[in-house]
Amino acid sequence: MQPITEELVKDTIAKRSDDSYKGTYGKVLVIGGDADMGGAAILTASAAVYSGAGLVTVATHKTNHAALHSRLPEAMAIDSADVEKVTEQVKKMDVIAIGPGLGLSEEAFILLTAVFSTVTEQQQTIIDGSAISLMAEYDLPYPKTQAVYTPHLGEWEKLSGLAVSQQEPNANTKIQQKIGGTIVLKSNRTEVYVEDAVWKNTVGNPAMATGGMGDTLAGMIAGFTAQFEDKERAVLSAVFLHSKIGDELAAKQYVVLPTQIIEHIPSTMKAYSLS
Ligand SMILES: NC(=O)C1=CN([C@@H]2O[C@H](COP(=O)(O)OP(=O)(O)OC[C@H]3O[C@@H](n4cnc5c(N)ncnc54)[C@H](O)[C@@H]3O)[C@@H](O)[C@H]2O)[C@@H](O)CC1
Ligand SMILES: Nc1ncnc2c1ncn2[C@@H]1O[C@H](COP(=O)(O)OP(=O)(O)O)[C@@H](O)[C@H]1O
Ligand SMILES: [Mg+2]
Repeated sequence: MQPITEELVKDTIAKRSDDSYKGTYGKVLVIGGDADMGGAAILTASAAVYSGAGLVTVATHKTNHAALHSRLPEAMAIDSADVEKVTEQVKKMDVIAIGPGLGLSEEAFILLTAVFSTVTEQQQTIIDGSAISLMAEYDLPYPKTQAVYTPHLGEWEKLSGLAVSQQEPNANTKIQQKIGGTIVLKSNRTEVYVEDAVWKNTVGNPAMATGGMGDTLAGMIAGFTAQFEDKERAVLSAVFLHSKIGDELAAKQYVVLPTQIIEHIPSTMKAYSLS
């Protein structure tokens, strides 16, 4: 297992080219937020915008649209109940992040299956939260896409069939080889399983144990993979910086909120792009 280093992150966050524009930095679609958990989708979308994704659209329950627009005017919104419209949007995207606050309803399941049959090998699909729980519950086939799964230990138990006590690197690697893609196994020391390696996060702290912290990481991964060429390094850098910001805030705070992590993404990325 190799540590995710600051050097790797610095090499990943490149200086932006002068003649770039929003199209250079990728189009992201966040799909999530049912009538009760709109906040999750807002956090994911905010993290993607603050990470520098060029254009961010959110497919969420209608009831969340006003809150999304008032908190994050940079994002566009579509109604997640309109499955055809969502799949039309999916076709135009570089990155899809599905699952935060999506819930486990039949509507959510129908939307997830429609999205999974639309995404392609050219797209990055971040699969988080309820999307992982739905996959496990309905034994869904793995989507044909560049998948990044972001389970916490409880969601990994559902998806992998490994009880938390059985989740050690060899067993996890075997399941990664079966599923394919990247597995970001979140815990106090998150591990990232890719085809030929296992990476370990060396930063992060318990002040970050707050609801919405994983939704925020999913948005950072979406924003980073949308704009940085090397997708593996993009995922690793998002994992590292999410926790690094958490550590910097926790030096002076007992609890760190997801919205505070989001606020600090642009300045932290700047610092890593210069050094
Ligand atoms: N503001 C919001 O709208 C929020 C919405 N959320 C959404 O709520 C949905 C359900 O996610 P949950 O994670 O709450 O619920 P889940 O029911 O999917 O997972 C929680 C279960 O996993 C177990 N578990 C084992 N190890 C764990 C670990 N290291 N961390 C967390 N749980 C562990 C817990 O004991 C519990 O039984 C997701 O779609 C998520 O995105 C949450 O992110 C919280 C905030
Ligand atoms: N004790 C801890 N130390 C370090 N990081 C933590 C700790 N507790 C939680 N985190 C981080 O917070 C995030 C929690 O993700 P998740 O459980 O999916 O949250 P949510 O679904 O509520 O957004 C993960 O990135 C995890 O690594
Ligand atoms: Mg989560």
